[in-house]
Amino acid sequence: MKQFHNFINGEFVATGKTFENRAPANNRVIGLVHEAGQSEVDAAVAAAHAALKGEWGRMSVVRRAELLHAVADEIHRRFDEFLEAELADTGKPRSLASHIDIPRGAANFKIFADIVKNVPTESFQMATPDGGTAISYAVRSPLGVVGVICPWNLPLLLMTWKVGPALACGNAVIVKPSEETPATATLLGEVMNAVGIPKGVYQVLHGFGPGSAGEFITKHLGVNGITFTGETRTGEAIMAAAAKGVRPVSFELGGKNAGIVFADADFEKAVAGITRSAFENCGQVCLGTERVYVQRPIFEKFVAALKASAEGLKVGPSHEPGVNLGPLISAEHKEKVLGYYAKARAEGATVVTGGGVPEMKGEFAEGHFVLPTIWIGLPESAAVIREEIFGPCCHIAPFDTEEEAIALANATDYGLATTVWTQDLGTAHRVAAAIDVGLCWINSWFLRDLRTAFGGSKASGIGREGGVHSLEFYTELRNVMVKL
Ligand SMILES: NC(=O)c1ccc[n+]([C@@H]2O[C@H](COP(=O)([O-])OP(=O)(O)OC[C@H]3O[C@@H](n4cnc5c(N)ncnc54)[C@H](O)[C@@H]3O)[C@@H](O)[C@H]2O)c1
Ligand SMILES: N/C(=C\C=C\C=O)C(=O)O
Repeated sequence: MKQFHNFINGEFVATGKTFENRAPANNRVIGLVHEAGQSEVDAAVAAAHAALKGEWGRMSVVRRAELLHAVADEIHRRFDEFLEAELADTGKPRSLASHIDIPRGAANFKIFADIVKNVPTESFQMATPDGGTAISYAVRSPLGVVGVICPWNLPLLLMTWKVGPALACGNAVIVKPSEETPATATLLGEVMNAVGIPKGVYQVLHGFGPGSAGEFITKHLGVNGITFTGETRTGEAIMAAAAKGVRPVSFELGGKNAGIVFADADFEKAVAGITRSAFENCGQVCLGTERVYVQRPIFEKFVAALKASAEGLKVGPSHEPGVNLGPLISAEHKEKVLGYYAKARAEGATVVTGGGVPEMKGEFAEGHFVLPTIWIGLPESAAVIREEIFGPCCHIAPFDTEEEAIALANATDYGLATTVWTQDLGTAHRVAAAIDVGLCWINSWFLRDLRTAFGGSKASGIGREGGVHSLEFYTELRNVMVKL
């Protein structure tokens, strides 16, 4: 049975208090995870501060960048190990993990190693009241010890999306992976040792949220800032914890994202794009589309086309060739998603396709597979239109005017992402300007330039990470003024 240990001060640490790691495709126990308690958190925080006072704190930005490039190269050298670890934890299609999760898991180190070396800080010259001159210059210094609390949907990608810039800026990080997906964060500890990242700079503590490692990290006053990706309500709890000591937070939270398809859209591309945004990663992408609004002249045609596209997805375990819809992460999440499938029926939805579970054979009958599902006919007040489901499902409703589409898309507490399909430049830019989200894709979805700002507004998050925006969170900026 594989054991997932904590990674503290360069050592793998067992605690003896373990919890099960199960494979989503067949619900079988595939590992035991060692839960970190308060003493492990205290040890990790002390080791992190020691690292900041030691070699890591004295290291030049150029040398730090070299080491982060080496981390990325070592992930690529051990690509298959990271791939198999991620597939075991998540059950996602092999094609998805090999093209998105692992490559982005490595790229997140390279992009910030390069940004931190090349982005200048500001300087100003001013005339002083006595007729002289003064010059100001800004200096960035690390925030310190950063708590990185991670979700289970894109485990390596979303963890290194935070760890990359944090380390590039000279911080030390304490990572708390999701209890569902311990593997790649643990494996990265081996990479850090192999590359020569000083001990205490990158540490991993396993466990849960309340009453476990997650809470202990966020409440520890030796943690100088917290970056979190997860549910909005968890963000509320972490924000309350961070209030003590007035520690900064960076939040990437939930979403209830709209897809808007205008009658003049490239029809085939829009169908393919919404198929991806609704069903990729079994709908377990925060940027995914669970509300689709289609201009009335093409509504019927679009519903039929998306139905055919959804029914063309191959449901199955990672290793099966051609699979593009894996299982949900856990039995608990499967129950949540099927609960929404039932709610939609109860609220009078027309089930265009799906609405239940596929017939799986052998061991996979115990897996957390559900059918890709499309509804129409519900009022905007319906639960499946208001609440984040985080599964392979969406509701499609017609609209007539651009103003109506914008109003429908904005009528949510969330503000993360929108995907808009139109061939009219004016429509595209007007809608993008009017949508209250952090991320608006036009004729595309989940297309990522890592130099751009990433994050959500309203209940979808606090702050932006990506490019220079990450430096704003992971450093303290000091202004020095010199009287000449
Ligand atoms: N905005 C984004 O970029 C983004 C990306 C991925 C996922 N998400 C969101 O994440 C959610 C799915 O992920 P999830 O189920 O892992 O989220 P979650 O909030 O249940 O858990 C996320 C992490 O927080 C930890 N945690 C839970 N309670 C805590 C507490 N009180 N204190 C400290 N840590 C705590 C968990 O152990 C886990 O590691 C969805 O809502 C999705 O929208 C958002
Ligand atoms: N943060 C990112 C993706 C988030 C995906 C949410 O499930 C990224 O691409 O950097």
